[in-house]
Amino acid sequence: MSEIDWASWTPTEVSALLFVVRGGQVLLIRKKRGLGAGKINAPGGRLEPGETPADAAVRETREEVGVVPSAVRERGELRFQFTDGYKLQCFVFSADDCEGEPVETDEALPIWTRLNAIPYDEMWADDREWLPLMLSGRRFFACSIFDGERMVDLSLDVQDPAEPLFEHLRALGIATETVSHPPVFTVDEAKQHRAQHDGPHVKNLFLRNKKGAMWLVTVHEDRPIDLRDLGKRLGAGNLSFGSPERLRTYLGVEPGSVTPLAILNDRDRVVTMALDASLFRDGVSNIHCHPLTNDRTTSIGSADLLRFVASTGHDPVLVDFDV
Ligand SMILES: COc1nc(N)nc2c1ncn2[C@H]1C[C@H](O)[C@@H](COP(=O)(O)OP(=O)(O)OP(=O)(O)O)O1
Repeated sequence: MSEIDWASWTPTEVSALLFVVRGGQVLLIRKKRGLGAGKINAPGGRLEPGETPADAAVRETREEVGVVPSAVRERGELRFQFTDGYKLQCFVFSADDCEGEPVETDEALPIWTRLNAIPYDEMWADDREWLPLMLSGRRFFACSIFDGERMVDLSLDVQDPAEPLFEHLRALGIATETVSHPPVFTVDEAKQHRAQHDGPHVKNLFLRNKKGAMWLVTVHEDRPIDLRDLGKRLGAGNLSFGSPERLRTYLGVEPGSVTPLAILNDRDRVVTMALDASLFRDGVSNIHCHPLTNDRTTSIGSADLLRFVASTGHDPVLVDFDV
């Protein structure tokens, strides 16, 4: 069974799962019937004749918990081979938002779950392998073998969005050090998984004003930020947070993974970079930030960070918040 040729594998049925991820939470369900009844999963199910996986993901979410997902994107593919011969292919989607409030139905009980409290013990065993990767912005392809509810094998192929970044840094001769940790979505969570203490860690905001101008703002993680004051300092007017879709389009990262290093992805130079001047004062040698995914932290020299930013064609604004 572990000799399966996954390249020529054809499924008995095709299905879809959809994770609405909004405001640091993900919409999960306690499944009441069907395959995996009793487990926690995302809304989803098998395709109806003529349906695409994306159509099925949206329909199942509406049927199971009564909400209509928006900004739906495909994130990965799962293949399940069961030892009784059943083969299920599953396309995994995420959505940035949904219309309506989730309601309990005959099929499922909706559960908004904090991203750092996903109950993997109550889910299918494959989920803990790929879901954290999806939430940190990586595309995945997982093939697993199940004997009933027991997972007996899993192979996982993952794309690393940070690879072009590390390649760029290497080409500049910039040495960095990176440590891995569980995905973190807030400064407090990041502090719990901290391994590097030789310099400031940063927090990053992706902001826009009413005219659509955009800023990537990087400050010391402990600096309180007042958007009204920041708007005045930057001459930007009223600032608000850029949407997840805008963040992906212009900086190529997921919410929670914003970093000064994402400026590399702003190839058209439409985002203005603003940096906390205190990060570049004498005595600060290293800065710590995510390498485009929030399951790692990279240490980079502060002078190297400025050199990196310059290499992307950006001219950052240094903001002295202490005056
Ligand atoms: C085996 O491991 C699995 N892991 C995960 N994460 N998800 C799984 C696994 N096996 C099945 N699923 C998911 C994939 C599909 O979205 C659903 C299938 O559920 P169901 O059998 O209930 O499909 P429906 O079409 O909704 O069926 P009914 O309309 O008859 O309820 O499970």
